[in-house]
Amino acid sequence: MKIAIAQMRVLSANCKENFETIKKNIEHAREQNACLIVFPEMSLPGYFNGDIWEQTSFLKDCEFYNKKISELSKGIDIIFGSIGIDWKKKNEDGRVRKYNAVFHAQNGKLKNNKKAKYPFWIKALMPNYKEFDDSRHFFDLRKLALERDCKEIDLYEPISVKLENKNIKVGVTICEDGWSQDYKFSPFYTFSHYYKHDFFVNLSCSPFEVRKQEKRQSVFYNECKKNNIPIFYVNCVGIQNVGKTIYGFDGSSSFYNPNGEIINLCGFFKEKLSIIDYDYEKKFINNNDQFKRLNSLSHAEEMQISIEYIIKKCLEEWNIKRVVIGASGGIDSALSAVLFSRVLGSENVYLVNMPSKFNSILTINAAQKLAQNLKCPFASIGIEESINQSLDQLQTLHFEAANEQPKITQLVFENIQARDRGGRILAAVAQSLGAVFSCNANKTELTVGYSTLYGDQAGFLCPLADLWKHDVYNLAYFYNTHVFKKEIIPKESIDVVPSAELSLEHNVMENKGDPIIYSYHDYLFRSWIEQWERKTPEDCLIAYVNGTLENLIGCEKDLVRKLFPTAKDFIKDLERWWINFTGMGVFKRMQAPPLVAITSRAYGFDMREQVGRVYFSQAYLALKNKLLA
Ligand SMILES: Nc1ncnc2c1ncn2[C@@H]1O[C@H](COP(=O)(O)OP(=O)(O)OC[C@H]2O[C@@H]([n+]3cccc(C(=O)O)c3)[C@H](O)[C@@H]2O)[C@@H](O)[C@H]1O
Ligand SMILES: Nc1ncnc2c1ncn2[C@@H]1O[C@H](COP(=O)(O)OP(=O)(O)OP(=O)(O)O)[C@@H](O)[C@H]1O
Ligand SMILES: NC(=O)CC[C@H](N)C(=O)O
Repeated sequence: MKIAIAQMRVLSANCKENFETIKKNIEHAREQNACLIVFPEMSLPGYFNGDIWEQTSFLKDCEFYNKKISELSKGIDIIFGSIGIDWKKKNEDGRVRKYNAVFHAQNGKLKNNKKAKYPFWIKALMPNYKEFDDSRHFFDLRKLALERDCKEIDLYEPISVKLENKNIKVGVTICEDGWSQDYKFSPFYTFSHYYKHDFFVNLSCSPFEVRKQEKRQSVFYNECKKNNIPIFYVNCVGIQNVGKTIYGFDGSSSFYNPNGEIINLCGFFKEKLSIIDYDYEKKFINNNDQFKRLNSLSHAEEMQISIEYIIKKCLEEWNIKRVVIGASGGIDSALSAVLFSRVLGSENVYLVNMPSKFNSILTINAAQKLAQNLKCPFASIGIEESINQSLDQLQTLHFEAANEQPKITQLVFENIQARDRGGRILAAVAQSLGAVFSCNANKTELTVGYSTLYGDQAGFLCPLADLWKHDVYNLAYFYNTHVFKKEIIPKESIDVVPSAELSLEHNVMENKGDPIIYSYHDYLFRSWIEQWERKTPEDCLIAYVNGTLENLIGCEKDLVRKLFPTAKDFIKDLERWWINFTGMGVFKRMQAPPLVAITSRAYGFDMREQVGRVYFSQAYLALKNKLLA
């Protein structure tokens, strides 16, 4: 039995182009005598479509193309993910009833799911954590069972695919249906124990995150083993965004065999149509040596492949062909220049160094060396004159009918420099070149708002926003040693103390740099964000008292006592950054550019935040008072 697995690139809210991709895949599968082709979840309409799901005209387009796909099913059965609409019923928001659904087309028509009395199969479990928002838009199988006063299984039957006069029974699940550990209802368990199936499909639209593939494999392998059923897991590739947060979809479509084999069918971040010769009696793929097991990738490799892929697709979809980067000689802008050069070609990445009297010759030279190594166009524009002019104007500024003169403190002057570079120079250079400019903020800086609003925090995209500072270093090292195999990112940028170079307090020649101690704060901040049970100052202070903080946050042993001789020092630092993180940090993140997401918790829509809510719990305050007394 030849089965085609279509790991296609799905565009969000673009039925027409997705239909064309689906059509091409069907034609190729038919040419290769496949009797069945399986597409990913929501392969026609896209998945992260925001509130476009509320537009009737879009829904009508989906129905139109669902029908057009069904017409392509002469001689080949098609299983595809799309939106199922019941115009006579309502969702709980009062809008028209929509299901995240799977369609089966045979002999030119959509087949009926006789149990549900719909021409589609319905997703049972709705992910509503992190970036997902399924029940905002879709009615699910569990709700439908409640409405019809029956059980979920009463609304389900296997799909029947005809093969040489035999009916092959295909089980249907949709993405989250496989991730049922924390739900009361397990679609795989219930469906496979009630009906005899030849195999299951899981149609997914599952975003990438570092180490996600390991999680997926353990989830689907467990379902396959526990219920003794082979599973074809079919995921899409491409990018889709939930507003500010941009996700990559890595595909990694695989076959799970109850004997314990996991066979990668279509690769990692690759568009691919694979034709499988499946022996449904032996529950096995013949000649599977053409499908290689995915070698397990290192953390840095996963980051490199995913970030480059996401940036590439963003630039393609947004029709951006040139990027301008403020090259400071520091590590963040250097890594950013490498990423954009790899994607766009270095001749399209313009590096601009903008020195003031606070910039060292070391970093100025490093910026130039980076441009030479990468072969990027390079220019230098000094900002000394313009910032001094701003300073003069502000120092002599007089507001009529006001008693107070503005105070131009060191902090104000630091921000004037950053805004001069970003808002005045980079924005204009970018526009004059028909380009955009990048924001090189990393996750550590974004966490505590260590960047200037409308200055270095401006730009069209934050490619490094989901990388802690230590990830930035690791990835830079990985590029030099494993990708380029020579020093492209200058050693000086790696070795120099990370510094804003906006005042004498940031003099790198005297080893003065950022107030953030990355070897500690990276891990402290990460515990506030990425741990599933998110940590707060209360957890951190308790762990500090117990001597287990390094363990809790995962930083180097004995670091805390070395950095903070007394409890007072520790608390002062903890509160400083917590206030920044939950105060100004949020306000700045709201205004930061869209970002590339690659971890289990990225800023933007994945982590929903409120402006103006700095809070310390009662238990924290009580423990703090006890320690300081
Ligand atoms: N709720 C609110 N609604 C509207 N506006 C609000 C606001 N809260 C603050 N603001 C405004 O925002 C201003 C403060 O934000 P902002 O201007 O960004 O300045 P601010 O956060 O005070 O300072 C930026 C910090 O980042 C550092 N930095 C800057 C640039 C580059 C680097 C680097 O690592 O290379 C580091 C710099 O040394 C400084 O310590 C306030 O003065 C106020 O005008
Ligand atoms: N002298 C400069 N010339 C050009 N761009 C600059 C300069 N100083 C700062 N920038 C821009 O502002 C951004 C923020 O500066 P920041 O110091 O955080 O980053 P970095 O210099 O790349 O790395 P590091 O933080 O390790 O020093 C830089 O990435 C760069 O785009
Ligand atoms: N589309 C979905 O249902 C995605 C949810 C799922 N847990 C995943 O990330 O793979």
